[in-house]
Amino acid sequence: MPEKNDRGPTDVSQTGHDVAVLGGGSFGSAMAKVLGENGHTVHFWMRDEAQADEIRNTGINSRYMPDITLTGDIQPTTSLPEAVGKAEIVFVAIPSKAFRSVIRENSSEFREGQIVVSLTKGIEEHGFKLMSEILQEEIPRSRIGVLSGPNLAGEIVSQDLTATVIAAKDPDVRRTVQELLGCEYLRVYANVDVYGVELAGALKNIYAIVAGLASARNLGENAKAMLITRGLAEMSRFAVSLGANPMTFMGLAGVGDLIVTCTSPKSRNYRVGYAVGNGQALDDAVAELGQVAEGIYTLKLVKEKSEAIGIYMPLVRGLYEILYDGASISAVINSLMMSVQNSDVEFILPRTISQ
Ligand SMILES: NC(=O)C1=CN([C@@H]2O[C@H](COP(=O)(O)OP(=O)(O)OC[C@H]3O[C@@H](n4cnc5c(N)ncnc54)[C@H](OP(=O)(O)O)[C@@H]3O)[C@@H](O)[C@H]2O)C=CC1
Ligand SMILES: O=C(CO)COP(=O)(O)O
Repeated sequence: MPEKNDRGPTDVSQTGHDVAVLGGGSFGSAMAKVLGENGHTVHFWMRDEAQADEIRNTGINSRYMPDITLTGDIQPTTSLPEAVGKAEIVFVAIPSKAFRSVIRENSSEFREGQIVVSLTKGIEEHGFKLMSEILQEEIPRSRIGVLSGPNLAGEIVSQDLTATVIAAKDPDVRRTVQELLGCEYLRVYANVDVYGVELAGALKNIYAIVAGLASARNLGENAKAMLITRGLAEMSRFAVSLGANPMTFMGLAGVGDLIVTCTSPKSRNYRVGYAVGNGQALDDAVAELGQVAEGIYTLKLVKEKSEAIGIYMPLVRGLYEILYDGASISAVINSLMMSVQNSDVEFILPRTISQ
C-alpha cells in the first residue's frame, strides 16, 4: 500500500495537514507562522536545542524574530528525520551554503513522491547549482518546487499584504502549495519556469547590495531607477543565456523581488550595501547583520560564471571590484557612466557588442 502522500494528487482541501519547515531562521519562522495560522501542524526543524526549547515553551524565536509569537500547532524539533517523517510536504529554508549537506545527510528520510519546496535564494559554490537542482540530485524521487518573490520575512510575520510565486513542473505541487500557504494576507501565484524563478531570487540579492550602496551615497532617485532597471536587464540577460524564460523577469519573482529588496532597508542585502556605501568594511557589515546576506556569495559566483560564458554584467563586475578588489566607489561609478551607451531593451533592439 502506498503511503498517504506517495502518489497522485495531494488532497489539501482540508486544513490540518502535517508539514515540515527546515531551518529556524527568519524565513523558516515566517513560513512556519503562516502554515500554523492556516491550521496546519508544523514540524519545525532547527539545529539548536535551546532555540527549539524556547519556541516550544514561549512561541518566540528570540534570535531571529524577537517581537513575534508563533501561534497554532507549531512543533519545534531538532530531529530532522522526525520532522520529515511526519510531513506530507516539506519546506526548506536553509542558507545555500549548508543546503546540500543538510539534505544529503538526511536523504533517506524523504519519501517517494513527497513534495519538497525550496525557499532558499542562493547558488551553490561548486558547479553553480540552484537549490532545486540539489534537491533533484540528492532526493530525485521527491516532487520539487521553488517558492520565490517579494517576501520580506518581517512583513509576512506582521501579516502585511504579500504575494509570492510557486514554481514547479508538476501542477499538483503548484496547487498544493497555493492551498497550503494562501490566506487573507498571502497570495500565491504559479509559474512553470522553475529555473527562471529560482535564478531571479538569487540574482536580485546582488542588485539589492548595489541599491543599498547607491542609497548610502545619495545618488538620487533617477539613479535608483536606473540601477533597478539596468539590474533587471543584466539579470535577465544572464538568466536567459542559461535557459530561463525572459517573461519570468516581468513577474513577482523577477521585477517584484527586485523592487522590494532594492528599495527597502528591511532587506539584509540592501543593508550590507548601505553599510559598505558608508565606508564600513564588508566583513564588519556582515558580522553586524548577524543573518544571511546571500548576495555577497552569489556575486562571486555570478561574476565567475558570466565571465566564463561571456555575458556582459557591468553592475556585477563593478560591485565585485568594490567589495572584493578594494576599488573606490566613485571610480567604479565613473567607469559605469562612461561606458558605451547601448540598447534599452535588448530583446527589442540587440545590444551593440562592446564590453
Ligand atoms: N528572511 C527573508 O526575508 C527571506 C529569506 N529568504 C531566503 O531564505 C534562506 C534562509 O534565510 P533566512 O531564514 O532569512 O536566514 P537567517 O540568517 O535568518 O537564518 C538562517 C537559518 O539557517 C540555519 N542554518 C545555517 N546553517 C545551518 C546548517 N549548517 N544546518 C542547519 N541550519 C543551518 C541557522 O541556524 P543557526 O541559528 O543555528 O545558525 C538559521 O536558523 C536564504 O536563502 C534567504 O535568501 C527568502 C525569502 C525571504
Ligand atoms: O528575499 C528577500 C525578500 O524577497 C529577503 O531579502 P534579504 O535576504 O536581502 O533580506
